[in-house]
Amino acid sequence: TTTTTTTVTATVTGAPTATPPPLCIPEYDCSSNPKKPQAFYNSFMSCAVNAPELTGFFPGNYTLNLDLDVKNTTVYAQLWLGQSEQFFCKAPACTLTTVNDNGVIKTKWDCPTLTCTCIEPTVMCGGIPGPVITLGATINALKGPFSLTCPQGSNECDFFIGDLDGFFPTGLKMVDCDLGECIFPSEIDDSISNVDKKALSPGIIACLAILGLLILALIVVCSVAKRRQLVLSRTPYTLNTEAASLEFRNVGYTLNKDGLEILKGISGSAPAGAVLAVMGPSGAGKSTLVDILAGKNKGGKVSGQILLNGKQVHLSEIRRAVGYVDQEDTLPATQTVYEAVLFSAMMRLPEAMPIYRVHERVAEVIEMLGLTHCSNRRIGNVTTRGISGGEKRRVSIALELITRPPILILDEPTSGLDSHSAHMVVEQLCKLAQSKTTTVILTIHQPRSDIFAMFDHTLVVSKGEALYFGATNTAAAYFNRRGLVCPTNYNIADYLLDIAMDQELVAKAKSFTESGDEKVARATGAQTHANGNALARRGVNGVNNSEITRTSSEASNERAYETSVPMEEFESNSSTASLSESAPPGKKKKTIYPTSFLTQLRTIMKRNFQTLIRDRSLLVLHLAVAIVLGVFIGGLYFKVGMDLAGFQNRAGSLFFMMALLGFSSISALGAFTEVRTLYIKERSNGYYPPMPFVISTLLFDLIPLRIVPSLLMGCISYWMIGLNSTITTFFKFLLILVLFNVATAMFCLVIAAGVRKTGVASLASSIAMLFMMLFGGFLINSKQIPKALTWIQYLSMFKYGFEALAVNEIATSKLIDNIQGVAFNVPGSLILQKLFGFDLTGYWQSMIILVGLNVVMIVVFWWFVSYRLKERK
Ligand SMILES: Nc1ncnc2c1ncn2[C@@H]1O[C@H](COP(=O)(O)OP(=O)(O)OP(=O)(O)O)[C@@H](O)[C@H]1O
Repeated sequence: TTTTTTTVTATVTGAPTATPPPLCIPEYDCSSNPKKPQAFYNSFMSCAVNAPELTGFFPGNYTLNLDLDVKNTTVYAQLWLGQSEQFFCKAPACTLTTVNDNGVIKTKWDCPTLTCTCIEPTVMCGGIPGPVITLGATINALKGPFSLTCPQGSNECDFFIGDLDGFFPTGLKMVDCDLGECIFPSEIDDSISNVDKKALSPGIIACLAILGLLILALIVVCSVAKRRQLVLSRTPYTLNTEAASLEFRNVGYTLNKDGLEILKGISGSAPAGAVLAVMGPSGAGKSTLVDILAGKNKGGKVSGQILLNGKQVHLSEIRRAVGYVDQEDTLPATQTVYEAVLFSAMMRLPEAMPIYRVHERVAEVIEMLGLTHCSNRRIGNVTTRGISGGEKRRVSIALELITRPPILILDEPTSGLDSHSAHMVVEQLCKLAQSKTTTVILTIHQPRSDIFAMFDHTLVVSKGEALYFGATNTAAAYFNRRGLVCPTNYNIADYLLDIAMDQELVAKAKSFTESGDEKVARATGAQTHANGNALARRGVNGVNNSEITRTSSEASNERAYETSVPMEEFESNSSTASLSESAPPGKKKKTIYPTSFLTQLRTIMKRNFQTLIRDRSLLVLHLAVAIVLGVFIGGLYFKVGMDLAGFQNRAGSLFFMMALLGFSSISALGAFTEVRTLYIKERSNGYYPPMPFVISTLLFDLIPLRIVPSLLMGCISYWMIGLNSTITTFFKFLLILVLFNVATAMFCLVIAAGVRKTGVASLASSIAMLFMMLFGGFLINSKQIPKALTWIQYLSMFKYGFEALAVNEIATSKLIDNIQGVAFNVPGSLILQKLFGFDLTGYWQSMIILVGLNVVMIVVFWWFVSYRLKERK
């Protein structure tokens, strides 16, 4: 603006107050900024005129007063001789320039025209006392041009009138100039803020550039993802048709914290297409063993070897080959059984599989596990009753069965099931194994004898040690030989458990030395038993022996089975290879997901949307609270004025809105904690990587629960309170409200992802929120905070939110009040600076910081979800 170019050169000492008469009205403050003399609106100048040509004719002291009107680019002048004004002039349409005259910077006013009026009767205009000459006609006839040149750093200027160049060829010298401008301090602030508002600072330009780059990156990522989806959807696929064998040698597990040995060198194997049951009393170490076999992350020290199809491979390969059903059911409460299984299918079946085939497979698995009757029922949880515990167990199995993994490991698949359902589930698992597509390893507590008879192999674990590993049908004979005879009509499975629980019997069994013939008998018995079981199962299925086609892989699996070594030999074959992730055998395989990123994102978003709609309490509460409180705040602060109380209410209403939104963000903690366990389980089972989960979680938390409610509250209360009615101010207000609410929600999400304990997380976020509020600029003046604590305010999202809202609302308004006869006319900008300690440029600065904080917190949230939220058993 023109104001910046009016840097004048004279020392700023305020407007003249002696002769000639003062130009300042006393209650006005005069601008005096010696560092940067600047005319804002009207600058007044008073100089002595050094013109010997004039004093020769009209002796006396000349004073030239100039009014430099920056806004209208007009110069007004008065020439005084002693105490008497001689004439006055007006020079409109001037141009203001700064010139460099041999290194001296000069401010120059050039005015093309000039009109002057001589005041009669005066000395110069033919008045008293009788002059030698009169200049009245000449002065009245002046046309211009007119120019005024003031070098910087000097209190002298040159004054030149075109028509008088005959009289004063070098112009008139103005000396001892005083310069000042009489304005309200508020006008200075407004003027400054106007200048800053219009300028696009480098910071803003950089942010806009970053935003542009982000959008560009997003477009690139989306198109790459779309391409990948297309490629995957056209890739020919085959579902697994071959079971894999799993052999484990000397598996040990020791807790880190107290060195407790949970597993003591357990060995065994599950040949391809066989069913291995791990049995033992509670606390024997069954779950620990199957966790290790499934390649799960364990907190303690794992030792031993696992061979997949006879080969030592990296744990990541084992994880890929294994489908794992945990002991605890972690299921999406709001989904129906069908939807939950479909979710697993959509995530884990090949992208290229036609959707109708996916649905067929889902229906097939649901039927296989006897879930058809409840397939459209919601799963539920402790607060909302859904399907029964047994049904949940079967849904958990269905989620893994859907992919037909080469190896299926199940931890207590029959717990919570009645004997009929348990029989049915085990029978289905045996059928699966028999079809040679899946090897089944399961832990089981106390199977019924008919269920026990269906297992090919049994591993009995007692206090972390293998008591028996071999064919199921030779178990009774094995213990018979050790003098542990199963009573007649007694369930052998129960008897095995009785032995495993009684340490005397365990010692007795261990003291017996097995002969070489017996070892072979146990191994070969295992083979015949396997065949026998298969036959029994075929009888169940009604499938003819001849119908089973033996593939070459099956034959080789069987060979592997024949050469499987008995327990003692396994133990002597001890290996030093560690099963820990730090020194894994084989090469780590990158996790390859069968579906593309876009399909994963779409599937998770669909489930999140259904959850949001079905479990509406949180959504409804947020929206209702936003509307009700919006009306409440609007009513409480209805139509605030511009007086002192009005200003207090303005600031108060803004801060209260922020406090409400900030504290309502704590709900993000609970909401995320609920989905966290499900995410950890699904990620561990290879459903999807962290990124689609992060995106979907953020979208479904931030948009409906943070952005929409803050917009609602803002729209309602803004107009009711009667805040600044310009439309840009309103949208800027909404923008900050949304950014602030997103930032506080992100803060809570980061805490929820980083702190595992819900109690600690909610305490930490509440206290942090309170502190951020305290340092938000409303409860304590930011310039008055003790020095040692000033840094805290920069961590406060409340500070940035409130500063931006306050600057947006108050900077351009004026406090007008009258207290006991004392008139107040204080600009908002001054209140912001003095009352809150805020910068006038605070809006964009705070907005950019809020955007930056949000970006940082999103990255931290993603990092926590990717690297901290991992299954650790
Ligand atoms: N991280 C751990 N911290 C403390 N103890 C542990 C840990 N992991 C396993 N244990 C202990 O190891 C033993 C074996 O646990 P595990 O869960 O494997 O038993 P289990 O045979 O599966 O029992 P159940 O049939 O009751 O599930 C238990 O005594 C258990 O308390």
